[in-house]
Amino acid sequence: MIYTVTFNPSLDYIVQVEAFQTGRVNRTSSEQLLPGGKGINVSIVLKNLGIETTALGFLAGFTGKEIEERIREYGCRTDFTWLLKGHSRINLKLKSAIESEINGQGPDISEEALMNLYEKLSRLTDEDMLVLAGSIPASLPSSIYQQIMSRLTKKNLKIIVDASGDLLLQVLKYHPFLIKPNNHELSELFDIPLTKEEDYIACGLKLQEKGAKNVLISLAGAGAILITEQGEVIKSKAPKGKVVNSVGAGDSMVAGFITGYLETGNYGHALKMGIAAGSSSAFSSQLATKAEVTAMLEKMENKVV
Ligand SMILES: Nc1ncnc2c1ncn2[C@@H]1O[C@H](COP(=O)(O)OP(=O)(O)O)[C@@H](O)[C@H]1O
Ligand SMILES: O=P(O)(O)OC[C@H]1O[C@](O)(COP(=O)(O)O)[C@@H](O)[C@@H]1O
Repeated sequence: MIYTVTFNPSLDYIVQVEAFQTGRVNRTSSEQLLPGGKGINVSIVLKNLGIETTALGFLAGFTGKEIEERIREYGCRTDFTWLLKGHSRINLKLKSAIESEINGQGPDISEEALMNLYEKLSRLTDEDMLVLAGSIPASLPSSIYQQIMSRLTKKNLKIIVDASGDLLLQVLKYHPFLIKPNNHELSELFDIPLTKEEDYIACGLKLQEKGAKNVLISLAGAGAILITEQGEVIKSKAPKGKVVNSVGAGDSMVAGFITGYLETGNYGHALKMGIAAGSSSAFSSQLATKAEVTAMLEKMENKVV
């Protein structure tokens, strides 16, 4: 079974404003409310691609209820820990000439709730896969993913971490199976502006030296670079298309990569599936469906994109 953990789920409120102006009353031309948070998106896309997961993490309040109901509508299994205070966040995604996001901090997670998650994770076995994805509420230390991984070191399960900053750096010594920084996160990690392919690869290799097995660097419309545990560097361009909503493209890429890897064990195929799922989500108002990913993969293989 694949387990995803989302410490900070959200309701994503995605609004389109034709010509957004700061300091003015702006009106939307469309609005959408979707369940969000990185692990949750990974669970939804995996379900769309035919793979069962259990979504773990923390939910609170009326927004938490709405998030869980909406995830279940996708057919995903959930086993969230409920917080007694506060409410899950609402993240604002503003689409105008450019896309801007305002992501909330999220509710406080009590010690008791954390223990409840640890207890669920202690039941994982070597055959399971764990996805730790997204930010954590401000009240928790950035060592939290590291703490989870240190508790699981004796087990041989594959762990995927999609996080930024210290949260990511601290887990590397526990040898995550896959990390997926995007180009901006990579620049932030090394505190230098990165623009060239060779610089991305050099930084990816440094993360691998620190312990990550596979490093997948996503470059939005420019595709992605995978550095495999065998030291192979595989690049893939992204297909061209009209971006409708790129929120969740990275999470879709992680889900596509897992699917491709589980299907064949081949990293080249996993990367292609990751790109196909990421780009399908970017070109659609919803997260990628199986039909969209299959069609995208076919186009990529026939080089018609
Ligand atoms: N503008 C785009 N055009 C085509 N594909 C895209 C675009 N934006 C994202 N994608 C696809 O989604 C993947 C992940 O996107 P990216 O924006 O890098 O991740 P994140 O959402 O984590 O920042 C890319 O590698 C690509 O396959
Ligand atoms: O936990 P964070 O880093 O605040 O990110 C949460 C946001 O990221 C998303 O999971 C989308 O992530 P990606 O665009 O990176 O795939 C949204 O659904 C959510 O609002």
